[in-house]
Amino acid sequence: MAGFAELGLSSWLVEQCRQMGLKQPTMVQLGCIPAILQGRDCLGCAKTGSGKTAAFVLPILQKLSEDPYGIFCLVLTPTRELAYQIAEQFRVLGKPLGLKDCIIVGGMDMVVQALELSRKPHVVIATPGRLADHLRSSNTFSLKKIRFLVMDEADRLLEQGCTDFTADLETILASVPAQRQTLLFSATLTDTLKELQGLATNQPFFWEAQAPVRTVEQLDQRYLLVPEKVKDAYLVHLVQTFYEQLEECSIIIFTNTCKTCQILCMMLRKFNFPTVALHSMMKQKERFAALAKFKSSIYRILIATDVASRGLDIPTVQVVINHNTPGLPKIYIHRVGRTARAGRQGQAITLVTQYDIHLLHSIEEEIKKQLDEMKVEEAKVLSILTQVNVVRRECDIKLEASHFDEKKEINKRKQLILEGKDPDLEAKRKAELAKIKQQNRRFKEQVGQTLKRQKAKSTSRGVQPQPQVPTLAQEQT
Ligand SMILES: Nc1ncnc2c1ncn2[C@@H]1O[C@H](COP(=O)(O)OP(=O)(O)OP(=O)(O)O)[C@@H](O)[C@H]1O
Repeated sequence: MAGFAELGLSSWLVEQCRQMGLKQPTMVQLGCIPAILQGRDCLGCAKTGSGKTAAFVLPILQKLSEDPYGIFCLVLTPTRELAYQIAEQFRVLGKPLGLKDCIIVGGMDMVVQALELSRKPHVVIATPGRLADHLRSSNTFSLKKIRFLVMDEADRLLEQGCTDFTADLETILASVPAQRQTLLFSATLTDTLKELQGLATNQPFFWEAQAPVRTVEQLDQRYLLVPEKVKDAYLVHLVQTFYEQLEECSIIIFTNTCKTCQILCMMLRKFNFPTVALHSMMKQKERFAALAKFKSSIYRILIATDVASRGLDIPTVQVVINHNTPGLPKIYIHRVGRTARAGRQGQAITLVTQYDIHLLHSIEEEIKKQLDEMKVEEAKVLSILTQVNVVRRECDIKLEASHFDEKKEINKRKQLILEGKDPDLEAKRKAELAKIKQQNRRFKEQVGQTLKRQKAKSTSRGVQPQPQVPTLAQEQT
């Protein structure tokens, strides 16, 4: 198998890889580095933990060393923590170059960031919202000469999830030159491939790992059927079991809302598990502090929302527990990908209630693998059930008393005002958008049902179906 030198990387970079413990290139690095060095755009789709970051950092550093200037490269990524992680890889691998990088993320001082940007760093690593704010409000820096635009977790940047980056991306794309190399990476690129192809037009090179299953082989994936009402007792039981069994290991628990995340963190602490929370309602400093404590294994349990589901690379994580079954298979893929990284072993357990069976099926269909059922000793769960319920109720009351929900609203309004937006107008706009989305959803459902009915009719008559699709105009009237 080719080594890093055979991929066309300079000897100083090969040495950097060696010092970092990267002995052989991974498949995605083998596939993408030569094409990027040739000057081509690249769309790289490979499993979680397969080394996609170094697949773009290494060739960019090589090109930067040949023609060093600032700002040479812009990396966009959906979360703040991920921006710091990517910057770290640039820093370590680019040390001999005296690389200057700059991290532009929300929740940090804008003036300090503006100053750093004006000093022309070689690489800017940013979340779209804050970078777009800088572009709109300041003329002390320019992205007009960048050679590389990287979008890490590119599908997340383009999809319209709870954080919609569309407007910010428009601002950013209008500020970068058309003549550039565009590199797009994710473990789940294919969902937004069409949109992505519109961004990468310079002899684009699409590299996808060929594998029958979309999650990594070393990952032991199970589901645990639990009645909704006693879910928390099962969670405490699982944490207890893993915490005792695996002395050196860390556990990430994913939940669906900031509030549940906060409550479960309080609850696990009451049971004396060293737990930290990570969600978007925490102040940025608290978020960094929580992650630092978890990374250094001071706290071995992290309970997080999907703000931590993508990209985070923490080698000690051996277990991922999904407290809720993810509504989208790709969220599942990223969540469970926080363990079993870089060839290591890992376990993922998803709690599935009576209401989530269909979600489990769509996950299995998407990853092309059936999850094994996990069995636990029911008697042990029963023995802690009352205690868990009492503690949970206490935590609910405590959080209610701290006005958590109101704080959420106030924070949202503050953030919008800081962004120069009118919170009331924004609320109106959101409501209209939700209405349109709902109409579109209903329309799609109608189409699906019509097609199904026609298919059923025609198969019973033995003829080909002729789709009669209702028009959008019909639906909207
Ligand atoms: N060639 C290599 N040999 C050994 N380890 C490597 C190699 N390349 C990268 N790694 C390590 O593998 C781990 C995962 O890499 P990385 O974070 O880039 O994964 P990823 O593919 O971006 O995952 P995700 O989709 O979850 O973001 C890191 O700790 C990294 O240092």
